[in-house]
Amino acid sequence: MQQKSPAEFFAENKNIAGFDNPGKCLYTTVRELVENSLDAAESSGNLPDVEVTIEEISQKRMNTIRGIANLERVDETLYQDFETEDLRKKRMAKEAREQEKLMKAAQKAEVKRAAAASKSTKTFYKVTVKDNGTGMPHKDIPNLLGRVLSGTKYGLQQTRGKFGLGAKMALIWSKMSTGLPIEVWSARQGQSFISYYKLDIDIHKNEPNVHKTEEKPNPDRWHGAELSVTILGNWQYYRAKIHKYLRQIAVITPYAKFSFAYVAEDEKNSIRINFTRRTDKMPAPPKEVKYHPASVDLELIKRLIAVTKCSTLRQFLYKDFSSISKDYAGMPPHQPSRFPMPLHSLSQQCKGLLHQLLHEAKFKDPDKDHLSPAGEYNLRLGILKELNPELVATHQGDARVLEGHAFVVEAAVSVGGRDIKPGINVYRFANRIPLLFEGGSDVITRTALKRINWANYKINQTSDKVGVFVSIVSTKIPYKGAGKEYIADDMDEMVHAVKHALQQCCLQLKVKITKQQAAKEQKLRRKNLIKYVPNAAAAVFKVLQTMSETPAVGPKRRRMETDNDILGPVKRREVEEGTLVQRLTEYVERIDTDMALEYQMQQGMAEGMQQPLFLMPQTALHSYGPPLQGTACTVCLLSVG
Ligand SMILES: Nc1ncnc2c1ncn2[C@@H]1O[C@H](COP(=O)(O)OP(=O)(O)OP(=O)(O)O)[C@@H](O)[C@H]1O
Repeated sequence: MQQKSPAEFFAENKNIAGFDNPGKCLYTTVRELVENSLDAAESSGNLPDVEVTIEEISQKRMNTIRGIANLERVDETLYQDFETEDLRKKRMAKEAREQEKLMKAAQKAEVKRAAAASKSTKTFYKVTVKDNGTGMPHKDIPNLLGRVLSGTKYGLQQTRGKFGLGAKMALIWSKMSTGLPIEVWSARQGQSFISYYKLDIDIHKNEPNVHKTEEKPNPDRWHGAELSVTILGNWQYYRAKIHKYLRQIAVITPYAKFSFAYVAEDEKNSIRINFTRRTDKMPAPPKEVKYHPASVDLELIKRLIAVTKCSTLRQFLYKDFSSISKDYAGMPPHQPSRFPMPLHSLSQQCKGLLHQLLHEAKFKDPDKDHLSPAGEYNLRLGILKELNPELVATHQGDARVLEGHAFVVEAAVSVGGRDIKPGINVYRFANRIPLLFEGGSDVITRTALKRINWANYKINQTSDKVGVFVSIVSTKIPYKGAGKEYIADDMDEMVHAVKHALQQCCLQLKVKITKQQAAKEQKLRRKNLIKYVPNAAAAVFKVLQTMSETPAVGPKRRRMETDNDILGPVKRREVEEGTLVQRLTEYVERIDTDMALEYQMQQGMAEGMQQPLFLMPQTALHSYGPPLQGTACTVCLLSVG
């Protein structure tokens, strides 16, 4: 018989945690470290300030770092990347043929060439993420970062991290691909020193292996953490994903500041991007809660009974669970004699019965006060900041419950904007983490593409640039897999919540789009009318002129001359063709202004129409005139009585 440690299991099945191939490993490492930084900063109430650096390290430099001699190849044919003269010629010819195509898709071509180049030489990356969060206690650092399935986020609380795995997976991958240890600098708030650790993980024993530790001076009282790990990666293939991830995390956390730097060996390939902070308004932090009866399984009940300080079943039920009142906890279930005192002497059968009862009895739903959604304000701000759309609508749904865990769905739908393709563009977030993979199986994507009839809301799902943003927060996100990549589409409650939130956004948009279309049509009508004014004026004037020059015959014509009195001025040349053009234009514009005003009034006075209006006289003495003139109205203060 053999036994495996958790570290060994995850090292062998690293794809479970999102570490599929070198490129994805680079992406997931950045993601795990950034999410730890955000959790740490938010939990201490600091507006997050996160610096991400990816430094490219060539195979040659890596060999020097690892102290491996850079060997000269004596026989090239023994190497995988060896190319015979024939093969080289064929490749060159093919590349020439593709050159034209490549020119068109410049970016793709660069990726292809770079990928081809990187086939022969591996590229390594030093990923460093620094934050201004809580830091970690000096003595806990080895266990937190060097022991798989250890962490501080196992409680029942909404956090980005959950499994106690992410940072360790980065360390396992660095151990597997480069053999280099992780370096950590960390300081708690007010700590006089900075903890420094260089450590790796003993995969077989699932234990930290500390190479070096030090307490360095901290004169500036810096607090936070900086983690640096060197891994094999593939920037060319995954740079777009990393950029997309950072952009989306900036959307959902507009109160955070992200600085990103890619330091290439060749300086001209280096990149620096800053995602600035747009608001100081951080959502209230999530709170830890007690278990809801519907969320516990038999094993959890046994564990809770083993650690509870309560001595009776009644106390245990109302103190250690949410949604069970003192009175309710005292109600006799089936036969009270089956639940003897004290609590710790409950038999296995009684525990089984208790489990059954907790799932069968009616309890009120958990509330949502402990959750921390991004908030419609932050969501809207993030979208405006990153996409600058023409229209955006947001909605936050009521709390719903899934297997005893409350969850809240927030959604936003935008139309138009920069850097967004025509069609439905789905942006998914879970506990404020962007989800970029497995979109096809995800509840959000499937709902947006299959369950919303966009045409009902005057949105064209193929030609309009539609942004669909859905953010789900919960104490337990039903991810599929430890890689936290998607939420399955098989839970009705979740499907309904997502659909409802999107529909609410669409309804808001429909009103805006209808008004926008009406305004557009009106503008077009005015344009057309103005276009025909000269011709119409010329034609009418010609008729009037002819009429004015011929003698008045018949009662109708005589009435015209007396009632309208138009032919006289035409005859006396007081009214010319130009006069008609001017009057007709004025008329079209006046009608247009009247309609525009009506439109603005319906819109609730758009910004351009607003004028400050003071109803308090500015002096101590009341004065009642002159009237205040606005574009849309005149206000006059009157003395009454
Ligand atoms: N930047 C940081 N600042 C403070 N503490 C940190 C930081 N990074 C990691 N930690 C601590 O290390 C623990 C382990 O982190 P790790 O990424 O392995 O797992 P996790 O974040 O708890 O869960 P998950 O695997 O779901 O991401 C965290 O629970 C946290 O306590």
